[in-house]
Amino acid sequence: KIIKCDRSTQTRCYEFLNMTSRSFAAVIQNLDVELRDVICLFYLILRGVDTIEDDMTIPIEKKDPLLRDFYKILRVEGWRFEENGDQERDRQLMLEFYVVIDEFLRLKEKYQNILTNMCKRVANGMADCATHAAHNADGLITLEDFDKYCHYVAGLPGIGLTQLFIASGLETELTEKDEALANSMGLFLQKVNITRDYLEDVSHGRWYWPKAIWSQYTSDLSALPNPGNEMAALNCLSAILLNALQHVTQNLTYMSRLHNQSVFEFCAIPQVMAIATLTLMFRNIDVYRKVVKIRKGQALSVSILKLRDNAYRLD
Ligand SMILES: O=C(O)CO[C@@H](C(=O)O)[C@@H](OCCCCCc1ccc2ccccc2c1)C(=O)NCCCCCc1ccc2ccccc2c1
Ligand SMILES: [Mg+2]
Ligand SMILES: [Mg+2]
Repeated sequence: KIIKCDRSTQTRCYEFLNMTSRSFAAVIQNLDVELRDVICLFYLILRGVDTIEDDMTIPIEKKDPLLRDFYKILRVEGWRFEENGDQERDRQLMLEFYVVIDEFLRLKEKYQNILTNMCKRVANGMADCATHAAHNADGLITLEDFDKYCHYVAGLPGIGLTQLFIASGLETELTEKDEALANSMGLFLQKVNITRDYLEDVSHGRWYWPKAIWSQYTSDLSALPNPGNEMAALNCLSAILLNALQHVTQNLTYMSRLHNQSVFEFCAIPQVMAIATLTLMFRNIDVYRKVVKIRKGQALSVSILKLRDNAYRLD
């Protein structure tokens, strides 16, 4: 059996990780060797699925089956996707997706099974919501719709990550019972993202803010940035941030169960960045004018990790 010793496809995967993720690249590369490759690939696979979900130039008749069958593509060597219309940043990843597939097929079987199962559940959930949104111009209506959508795109990745932490043997206090807490970890990050990306999403016809919240302040979600609506806009912003904030206590409980230093940092740093983003957005009208961002995610993660290393040196 010829063991392929050129690890160029692995190197290419980490180039894609750094190309497509500001906030996760540093904390994924900081993980213990047992988890680093599988979580890098988990990220790239779901980034691929999300690129299809986010692309508003793909008609729903094509998008729905493409999402639902995506998990099968993980075993189609050589597969690539060329039709990305409005997703510039992830375009190269899709053109060379066969690199992700090559590396996925080299993973231990227990990791392949977790990634395949999670990819299927996330993509099916996205397809369900995309089809519902295609027939409902107002997007998500109830608070339950909001939590269900965030469960599919971020809660399930959190549940999958928890399964990987357990399967790796690095986290023994976590159990499948902690699904609600793992779900909450993802919901918080996703809700802060959805709040921050208001203008970019609304300008692309993606309506993620739940009507149950915004309809108390305006009859049209896209009218909030209009002059004269400042008070309504700020009060609506406070209401949606309060909805996100409800997850923080559960997230502290989840993180209190972690014992591996690199897993803790992988979980805690995105949470800290999300709390900083939430604070920056609180009653900040700029949310309706641009995408408000804390210092570049990557730089922040790296500086926190450097702080840790220096702290060790001081001990
Ligand atoms: O297009 C964009 O740039 C943003 O897309 C957002 C969207 O389209 O809604 C949206 O796309 C979601 C679907 C695809 C990506 C899911 C993902 C994210 C981070 C990962 C980290 C490691 C491993 C796997 C990962 C998978 C997005 O990226 N939202 C950011 C929040 C996602 C949080 C998932 C997550 C990450 C780390 C966690 C750690 C611990 C517990 C739960 C966790 C849960
Ligand atoms: Mg998306
Ligand atoms: Mg996206």
